[in-house]
Amino acid sequence: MTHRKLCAHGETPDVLATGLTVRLSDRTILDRVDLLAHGGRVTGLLGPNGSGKTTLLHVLAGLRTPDEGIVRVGGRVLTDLGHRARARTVALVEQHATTTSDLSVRHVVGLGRLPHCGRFGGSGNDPDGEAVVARALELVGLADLADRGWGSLSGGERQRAHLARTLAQEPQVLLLDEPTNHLDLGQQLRFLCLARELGLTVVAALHDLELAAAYCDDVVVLRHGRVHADGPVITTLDATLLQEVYGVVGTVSSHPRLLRPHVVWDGPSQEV
Ligand SMILES: Nc1ncnc2c1ncn2[C@@H]1O[C@H](COP(=O)(O)OP(=O)(O)OP(=O)(O)O)[C@@H](O)[C@H]1O
Repeated sequence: MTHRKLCAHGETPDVLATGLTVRLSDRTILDRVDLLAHGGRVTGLLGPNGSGKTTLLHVLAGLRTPDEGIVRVGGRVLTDLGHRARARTVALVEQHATTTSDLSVRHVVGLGRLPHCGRFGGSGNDPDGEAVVARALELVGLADLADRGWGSLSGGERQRAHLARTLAQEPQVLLLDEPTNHLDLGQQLRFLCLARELGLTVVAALHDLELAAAYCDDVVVLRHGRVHADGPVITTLDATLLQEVYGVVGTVSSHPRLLRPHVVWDGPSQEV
């Protein structure tokens, strides 16, 4: 079974958000945000702490209704989709995903199949379910731990299991909120390689600019809830952006072997 068979339904739709505004407790958290995530590409969502990345991902996932604006996936308005259709279209791996249970890892990953099961949760309509779950566990390197209790997993193993559950959901659009938290360097690189290879439309909030430079095709940079910059990572990530958005002095050159942007920081600047 290929990655695409596992995760996509043959389409890699664009995600187009226009004029998204979210207000919370009299504060404007997102301010007329426009975002285009091209089908089949990885779009990095960058920006400092509190700039609105998680809020934006929640709107793109349909978990939060914006005060203004609209999200379209492959031309369809996200909020017009029913819960199950939406879950087969868009899936989010949360930043602090928690699962408190004594279920086995395989069972937790199997929860990703719910949108494909019968109306009342029966697996009768999901003959591929078992194989898809097994393949998802294999893709994230957790096949050996499938029968372990969830509570026995390390933080990094749980993060990968959450990805497996999301892959088992077979969405067309994968939203990742700081997906490399808890992962060691090797697992970070494998995780982002896998996200690219899936061929899905991926939007990933990332703090690590080196990882963003290496694995994203495009970036959208938020600052104070507004889009500060967007475009291909190769032309968007530069020293001016480091200064303006992060208050960091640094240089962005071309990586000698990867031919991708290479970020080297000197330290915080005097002005933020
Ligand atoms: N319920 C709420 N009421 C008021 N403000 C909120 C609420 N939830 C979030 N915020 C604020 O919205 C802003 C954006 O939060 P969000 O989590 O989207 O940012 P972020 O870019 O993901 O941050 P980080 O990089 O630290 O994870 C923050 O200033 C946060 O304090």
